[in-house]
Amino acid sequence: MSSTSDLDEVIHSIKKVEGEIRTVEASIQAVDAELKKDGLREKDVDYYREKERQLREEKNKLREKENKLRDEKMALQEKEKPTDGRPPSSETNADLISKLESKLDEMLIAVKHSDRATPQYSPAVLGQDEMTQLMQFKDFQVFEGKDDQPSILSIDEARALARMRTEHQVVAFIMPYLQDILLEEGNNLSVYNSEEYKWIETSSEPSAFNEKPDLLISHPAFVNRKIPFQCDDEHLKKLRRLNDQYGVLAAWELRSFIGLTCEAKLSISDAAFGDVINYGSHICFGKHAPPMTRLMLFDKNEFWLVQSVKGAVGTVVCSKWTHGGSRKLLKDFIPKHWMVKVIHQACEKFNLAIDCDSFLGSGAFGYVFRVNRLSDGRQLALKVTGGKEKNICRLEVEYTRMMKAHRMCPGEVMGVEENGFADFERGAALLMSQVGEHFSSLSPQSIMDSLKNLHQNHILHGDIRLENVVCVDGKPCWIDFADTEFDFNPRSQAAEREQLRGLIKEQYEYNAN
Ligand SMILES: Nc1ncnc2c1ncn2[C@@H]1O[C@H](COP(=O)(O)OP(=O)(O)OP(=O)(O)O)[C@@H](O)[C@H]1O
Repeated sequence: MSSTSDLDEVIHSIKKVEGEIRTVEASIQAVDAELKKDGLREKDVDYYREKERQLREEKNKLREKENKLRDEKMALQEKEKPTDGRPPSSETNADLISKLESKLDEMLIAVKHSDRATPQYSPAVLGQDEMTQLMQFKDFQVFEGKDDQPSILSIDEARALARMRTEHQVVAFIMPYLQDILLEEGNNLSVYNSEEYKWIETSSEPSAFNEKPDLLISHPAFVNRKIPFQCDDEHLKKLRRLNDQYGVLAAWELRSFIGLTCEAKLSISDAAFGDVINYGSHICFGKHAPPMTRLMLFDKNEFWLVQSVKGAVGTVVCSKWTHGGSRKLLKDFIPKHWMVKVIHQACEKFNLAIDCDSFLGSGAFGYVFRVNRLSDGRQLALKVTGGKEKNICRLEVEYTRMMKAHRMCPGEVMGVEENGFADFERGAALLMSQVGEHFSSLSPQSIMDSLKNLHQNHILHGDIRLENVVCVDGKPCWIDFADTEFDFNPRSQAAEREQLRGLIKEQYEYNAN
């Protein structure tokens, strides 16, 4: 390929990006116009604001991409000039183009995953800087120990830990002690080994940053199970127990409910601290991010309890494994999320069991899990909400509307179990009768026909999105009835059908009738 055609390519890419920027600008204007309309519901205002924020973020990313392309264009134009006797650059045009393409790919991924953080510095620099700050502001606390209280490890156990030769061995050694503390706490959390599995999401792929925390402490509902990774180390094989669990966070949107994210080292270093800081800043970044998360860094001698607030380190408390009171110190540090409590109470109330690999999906206010009813062994879907009073009220409204809609049109509407709603101190739960599969298993026309059936039965769904249809026994079944109406203007149905037609066209490139 000649460098002129390389230049043409770059110019073409610039034009394409300019077009994309114009499209995003038009979308921003459209969202602004929606926001100015009267009578918007609070939910709609929140939705449009978030949409506008995302679009502006996307526009900034595209501008960056445009600037990079312009730099490339200048570089190519420079190359075309006579070399006045100097040797030409050793980079071929193909090299340049492939570099450019991979840069573009990276940027596109960054745009697509704009709710992921990209760390700016190497973990060692980050760790060292943060440590200086912590020392200056006295936010690094050394736990003195309380002789009359239990420690995590006895002196003999600590000696055994000191004999570990690899990080894998340190992790395997410490797992049962942590699990024991969690059992004592009785909050259904477990410890999962995630040493060999990536679950921290970053903005660049592949990332130069550690994305595999060694341990995840979590409720099983938020975890997808993994099989134990292969190992040739005979000592490690002996340290492993049959009931050790391996797993990763089931979905990035569940990161608000992580118990602890843990990193193990043979000996704690600046770089190790930097890794932990990076985990915290990723977890606390973007949409669905919690403002705060808790992490643990440990080695053969001690453990650090790190509180990360909005991605920056708040405080660090450091303790020896053998210090009296270390057990309580760690136990008290594990957060008590409303979601864990509500799932636990819902399972007790409805006689349910919930294990790993059960997360089905989430929306603006609910999280849905596959559960097993112990009395009859049936699989059901449990939707859980909480945090705010208005979420609890919304779920109760959904329960009554879903029941009514199901009575009117059982073939198209997800069923709800009798007395299948319960509210608790910090949240509420709704028990649905079936677990559906993703809508992609359905034919697009069947989804359209199913909406028409709802309409013929005098139901206006109120939130038409493909994510609100699941596949049950090969047929469409609608969920999420919080905005459903039974008394409405007939034109609203036509509008819903039109909306669904548009979504089907976008998703399947199919004209539904
Ligand atoms: N019975 C079910 N079977 C299988 N998956 C389900 C079921 N109910 C819900 N889901 C999954 O959970 C996701 C969230 O559920 P739902 O739409 O009810 O939540 P929401 O918070 O009300 O969403 P919205 O943002 O529309 O208000 C769905 O998109 C779907 O993937």
